[in-house]
Amino acid sequence: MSQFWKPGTEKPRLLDDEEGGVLFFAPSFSSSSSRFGYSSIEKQRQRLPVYKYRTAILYLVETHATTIIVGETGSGKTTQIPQYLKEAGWADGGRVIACTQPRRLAVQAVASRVAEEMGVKLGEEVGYTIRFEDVTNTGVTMVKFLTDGVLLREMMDDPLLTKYSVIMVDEAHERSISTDILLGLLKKIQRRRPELRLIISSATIEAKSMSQFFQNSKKHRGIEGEVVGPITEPAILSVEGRGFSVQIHYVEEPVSNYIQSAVSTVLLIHDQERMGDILVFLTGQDDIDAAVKLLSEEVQNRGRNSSGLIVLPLYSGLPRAEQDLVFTPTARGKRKVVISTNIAETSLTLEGVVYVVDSGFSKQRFYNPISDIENLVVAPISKASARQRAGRAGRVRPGKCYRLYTEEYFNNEMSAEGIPEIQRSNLVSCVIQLKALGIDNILGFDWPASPSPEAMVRALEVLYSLGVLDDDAKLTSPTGFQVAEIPLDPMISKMILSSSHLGCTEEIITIAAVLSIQSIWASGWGAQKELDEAKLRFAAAEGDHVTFLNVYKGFLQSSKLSQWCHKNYVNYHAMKKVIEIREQLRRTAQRLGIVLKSCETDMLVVRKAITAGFFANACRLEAFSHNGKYKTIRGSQEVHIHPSSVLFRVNPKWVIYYSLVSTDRQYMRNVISIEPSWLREAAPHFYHQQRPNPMLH
Ligand SMILES: Nc1ncnc2c1ncn2[C@@H]1O[C@H](COP(=O)(O)OP(=O)(O)OP(=O)(O)O)[C@@H](O)[C@H]1O
Repeated sequence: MSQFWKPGTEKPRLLDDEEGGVLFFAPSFSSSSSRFGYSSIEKQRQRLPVYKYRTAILYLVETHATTIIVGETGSGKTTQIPQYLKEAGWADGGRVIACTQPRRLAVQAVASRVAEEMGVKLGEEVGYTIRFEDVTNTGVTMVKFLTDGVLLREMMDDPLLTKYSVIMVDEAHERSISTDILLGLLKKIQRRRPELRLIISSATIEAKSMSQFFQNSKKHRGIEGEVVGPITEPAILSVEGRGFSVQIHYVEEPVSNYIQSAVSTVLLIHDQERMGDILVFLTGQDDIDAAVKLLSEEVQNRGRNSSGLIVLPLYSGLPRAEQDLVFTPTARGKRKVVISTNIAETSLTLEGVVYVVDSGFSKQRFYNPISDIENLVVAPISKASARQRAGRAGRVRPGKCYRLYTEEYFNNEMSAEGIPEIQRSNLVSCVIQLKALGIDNILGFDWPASPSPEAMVRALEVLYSLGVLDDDAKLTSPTGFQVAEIPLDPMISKMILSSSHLGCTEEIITIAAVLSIQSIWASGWGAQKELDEAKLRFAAAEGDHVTFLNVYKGFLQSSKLSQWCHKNYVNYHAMKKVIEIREQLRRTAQRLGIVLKSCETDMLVVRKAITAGFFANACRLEAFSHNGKYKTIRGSQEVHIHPSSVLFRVNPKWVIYYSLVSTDRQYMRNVISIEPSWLREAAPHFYHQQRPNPMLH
């Protein structure tokens, strides 16, 4: 049984819970840790479902090399298990307990929570490391939270991860590329380090297949061939119970516009439900900016009635300070509405959240190794994701989740789990990482889910052409090692390295920072004409990358004012993030000994540096094409310049794009014009020697 409502029309009728009845677990506390002292936190900890399993968990970890723990969202896996391990002595003698997360935001939030629960300063006994940020203290930190990507990077210096006694791979159901590589490597490390313990945890993981993956681990033998060390067969533990009930509501009819429906649902909740914050899941920056604007307008139109709403966006392209706002306690009489991408989907506890609105979509990467094209597309989420999203409510009090899809759709059409990222991505970054870790036989690597051999071969080809791999498919020196050292997409890393030779590093790191966020334009404001006019003020004939440099210059000249951004339809938050990322890239470049130089106004070298990294994305305008039809040089795929590009309708003959989006057509986003001769200069193997490309002549 379930609950139905039509967004924007009537009050949701309460029926029953989606997953077999309304679920309750000792819901007698709702105190906030910030308002109560240490003993209160201790009591909260003991009320979590996982507490009853403390002894069992410690026993299984002691006796088994791998323990798989499945437990409802909010049952206490992430915050409690590392503490139990520490209390049991797993961090004694200078050893460290690691807990990985797929997302940076979760790493920071969970580490601060655990530090608070343990009554210690963050960065001392409890710390965290994410890309570009290390808040740990060597020799002092006992419990460390980190992204799985960072743990992989640590393996470059310490291949057996010797300082860790236990590694907990949390939210393993997400199956990001880094998680999959990590699982494969940890399985290898286990054979060399019988004393290492692994915990694989999630609310929605398929425990049996994960167990099968770790089953193959060889038994450890003593000198006389006797079996020694822990049991190599993985243990599976199911933690029963959850924090508080979460009532699930479905729409009666499929919705046609999920942004509009999400906004109506928020207003409906605000009008009809008791106080409590709302967390809305949409897909990306554009959607979120549009929803924030729509909601703010509705609030204004309604006058006093909705004046208690505080609307906050949440996505990775927001600066840190803005992201942190979602964690601040909501003032009395106010209601916070956080509109987020799936960065808030796992591990996070936003204390005030009582209501979740789930659009049923997220942005996902899809790669076709035959055409060599990777798209970021808005696609339906899986049941596992839907459960994680619902699980952001019901953490400190009962909650409700409003799904903007029908129950029938959830039951019969939604896939149980998503496709692992490794099977739907371009593998260039993955291959270089494995190479840097000394894994030469990549095709023979023990993957939890095998990537396609075509995608592997494509990635090897690109890396070879980037000059990162040599004829024996080993990392070249110094280029290959330097590219592997920079924690970015290898194409961006190569662009930065080339800019050093071309004398335009300052400009290229600005471009790299802008490319790493979704958009610097205020495109969600619904004022397309004004935005287009504003763009013209910065537009460079060379293309979007040079236009970004003009915007960045303008922002600096305005003394980084938000009013300037507003006037010019530039997203102020995004620009602050660009400054943040740029600073990180500067530090990385300096660490690698790259001289930071500016080419001032010489944009030719800037375009050449971009070509050196992104030559694989070159396209040529079809002869006599009146509708701007391009063909990719590699796969002869038909593509068009995206209307958001300053080169839309300009249609230079030769271009390079940064990414593709697929709607009614394949659109190139962030495009720069180039000369074809630069392609042969930058990548002779790719375009010339290996297979002469008639399109280049
Ligand atoms: N910042 C916080 N403020 C208040 N309570 C918190 C906070 N973080 C965690 N909690 C409490 O601890 C509980 C357990 O959180 P934890 O993240 O350990 O659960 P989990 O089982 O790992 O959940 P998930 O699978 O969703 O990550 C939450 O349900 C909540 O009651």
